[in-house]
Amino acid sequence: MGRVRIFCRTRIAVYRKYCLGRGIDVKNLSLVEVINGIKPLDERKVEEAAQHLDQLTKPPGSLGRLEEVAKQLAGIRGEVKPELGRKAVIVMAGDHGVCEEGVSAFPAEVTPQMVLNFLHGGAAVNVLSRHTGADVVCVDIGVNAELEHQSLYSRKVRYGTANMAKGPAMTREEAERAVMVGVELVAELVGQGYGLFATGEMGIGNTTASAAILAVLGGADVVSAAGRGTGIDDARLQHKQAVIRRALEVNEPDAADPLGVLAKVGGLEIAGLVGVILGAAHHRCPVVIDGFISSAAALIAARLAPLSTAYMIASHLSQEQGHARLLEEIGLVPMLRMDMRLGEGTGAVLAFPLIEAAVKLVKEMATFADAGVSTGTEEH
Ligand SMILES: O=C(O)c1ccc[n+]([C@@H]2O[C@H](COP(=O)([O-])O)[C@@H](O)[C@H]2O)c1
Ligand SMILES: Cc1cc2nc[nH]c2cc1C
Repeated sequence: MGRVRIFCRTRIAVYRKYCLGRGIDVKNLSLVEVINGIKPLDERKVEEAAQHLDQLTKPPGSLGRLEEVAKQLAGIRGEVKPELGRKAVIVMAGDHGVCEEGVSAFPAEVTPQMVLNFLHGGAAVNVLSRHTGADVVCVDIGVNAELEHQSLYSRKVRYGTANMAKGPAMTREEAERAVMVGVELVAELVGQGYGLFATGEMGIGNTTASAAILAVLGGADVVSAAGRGTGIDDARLQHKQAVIRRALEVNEPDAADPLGVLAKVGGLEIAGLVGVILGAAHHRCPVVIDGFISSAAALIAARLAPLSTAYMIASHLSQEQGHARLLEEIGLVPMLRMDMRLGEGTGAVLAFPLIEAAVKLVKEMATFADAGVSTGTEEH
């Protein structure tokens, strides 16, 4: 955790006293350091990038969202023409105790089976990552099975969550530990030259947890928050809604306490992604958000650290019901509409080439002056 420890000792001591005075668990301190280390975008560089874009040989604003992304990246990296570095999709895998309620179209065993598929390069996210030049970083943060592989990042916090319809999915301490797994992984990858991150996940049952998060933090009713996930029918969807209602009654999550919500009705892979997002923002790196589950993690990150939203790029609009509402809640607009609902980070890696294209345009386009093209502001 040395790398994220950015506060001087006196400031930590002052904060520790503040926490003790209010009965706040000081174990949170390192997460608090990460959160407090997230700074706003460099607005001067955003403005400089806007001015540069207006000098390029095109009508002002005509590259649309690509221009918005270029300005955002300038503000994130503090450079109008940034080098983004290596690209990684971090696929957090975890199991969900709530699967015993029958909320998914697939059995929980699919989670470890798909992890092996990721490690052997055969999943959709592997194909799309090869296609877009990204590396797949597969993390066992909470799979309910013994997994070993030389390419697997073994960071198991526990063997799956508990059934949230009967009690909390995990303890607050476990949730925080899982968040820190994501934070520390990003720090490690930044040290290896990675600078553009995508969120990915695998976890049978995790649309149930994500819908519960949306219901609590977004105030959405359960019927509009819960979708069909891997493809459940109408009867199972109604049952899933009832299970989510029960989980909310049993746990009484408090919207003012995002970490508590994560512990009570979240998931280990969702927590890991909260850490990936906060870690990326802390290191001033853009983080591309995938679908419904990744966006539930992004909403928690946004509530823990409002400044982190400036580092997020929403890749696509998932078909999962509730995704549009989740993105609205964070204030993000997705780049792509592909009718996808797979997860794994598949939509996010598809957005990588667009993000890189935005930087390339800023770096390589000729200005009106260079190319001798009329700006349209001269006398005709
Ligand atoms: O990312 C999405 O928008 C998305 C939407 C629906 C399903 N998924 C994936 O499907 C799994 C969860 O679905 P379920 O029905 O088991 O809750 C999990 O592994 C996710 O990666 C992902
Ligand atoms: C096969 C399969 C692959 C997945 N990838 C992400 N979620 C998934 C769910 C299933 C069922």
